[in-house]
Amino acid sequence: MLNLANGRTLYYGKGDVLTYRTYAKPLTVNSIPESSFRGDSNVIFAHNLTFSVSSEQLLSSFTEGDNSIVVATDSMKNFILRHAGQFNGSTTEGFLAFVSRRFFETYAHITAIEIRGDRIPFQSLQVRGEEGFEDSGLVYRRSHNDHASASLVYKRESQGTQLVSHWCGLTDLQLIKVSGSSFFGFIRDEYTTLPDSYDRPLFIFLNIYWCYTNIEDAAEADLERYVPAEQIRDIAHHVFHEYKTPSIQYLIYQIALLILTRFPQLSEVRFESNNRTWETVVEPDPVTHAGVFTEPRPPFGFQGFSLTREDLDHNEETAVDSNASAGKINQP
Ligand SMILES: O=c1[nH]c(=O)c2[nH]c(=O)[nH]c2[nH]1
Repeated sequence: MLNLANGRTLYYGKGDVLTYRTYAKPLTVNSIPESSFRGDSNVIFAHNLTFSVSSEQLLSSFTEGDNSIVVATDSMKNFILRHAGQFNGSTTEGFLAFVSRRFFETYAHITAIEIRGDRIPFQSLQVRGEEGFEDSGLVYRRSHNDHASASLVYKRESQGTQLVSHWCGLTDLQLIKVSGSSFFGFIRDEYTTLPDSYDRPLFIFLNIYWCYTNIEDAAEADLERYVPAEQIRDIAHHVFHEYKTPSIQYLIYQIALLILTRFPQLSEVRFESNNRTWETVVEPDPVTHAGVFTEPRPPFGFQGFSLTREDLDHNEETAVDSNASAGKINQP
């Protein structure tokens, strides 16, 4: 949300600007041990953008109906779409930065911009080729799974425009671990009806957000230091796989530790999680493990947690590797 210098909220803009750019520059990233993700062809570089602007000078458009310096939100939409064609980079963050920079250059009275982009994922499909199956390169499948996102806030200052805040994210990740999660030992009193569970089918919804220490790394793609959402996703499922977790709280802490360990360029990681543990209908058979489950009923529990690099530095002894050798409460 954009504010003026006196703290007054004043902004306007356009949401749901669907931008389907084809054949953007391919992305190549460094590898990490938990992920096979090495980049993206960016044949489809698609985003849903929300763009808003602010300026002291726009006050009269609210108080007097003076539209003389109002850029119509319809024009903002056109601006974003046209500039998508000129973008030479390969990341969501870079695209948001490019559009913002061009908008400031074009409209001198705009003093602040907030821009958010949600990547719309399209998955490559395989077709029969001369030497077996190969990526079609032409036909893609729209995915409604988790997706990358980013948000940048710029302010025009005397020395030029500055990126003043940012976050990058992976939203709507939904993971199920069919066995190897427990929840017991919590307060048991006259309000408690939940039985102890020593092996529950843990289904979680997760949003993960991260920030870079050097704010410029978030926007101006130095790809050596770029953190792709796909690698964050892969770290999350690796930790989930490896650890026998006593709670979602503990699980997201372990994911946070590994993310900050793998990516020293990040200053903070933040989680929002939601508990969707499947309801057991037929207990798993001790021999075949076959069980039957259904959707849980509302209301649903949730957790929020952030970990900064400072927290990590103050807490070296809990770092992931030492934790692993300490026997991961989890190891199956
Ligand atoms: O991982 C969990 N954490 C909780 O705090 C909680 N509370 C609850 O009822 N189930 C769970 N699961």
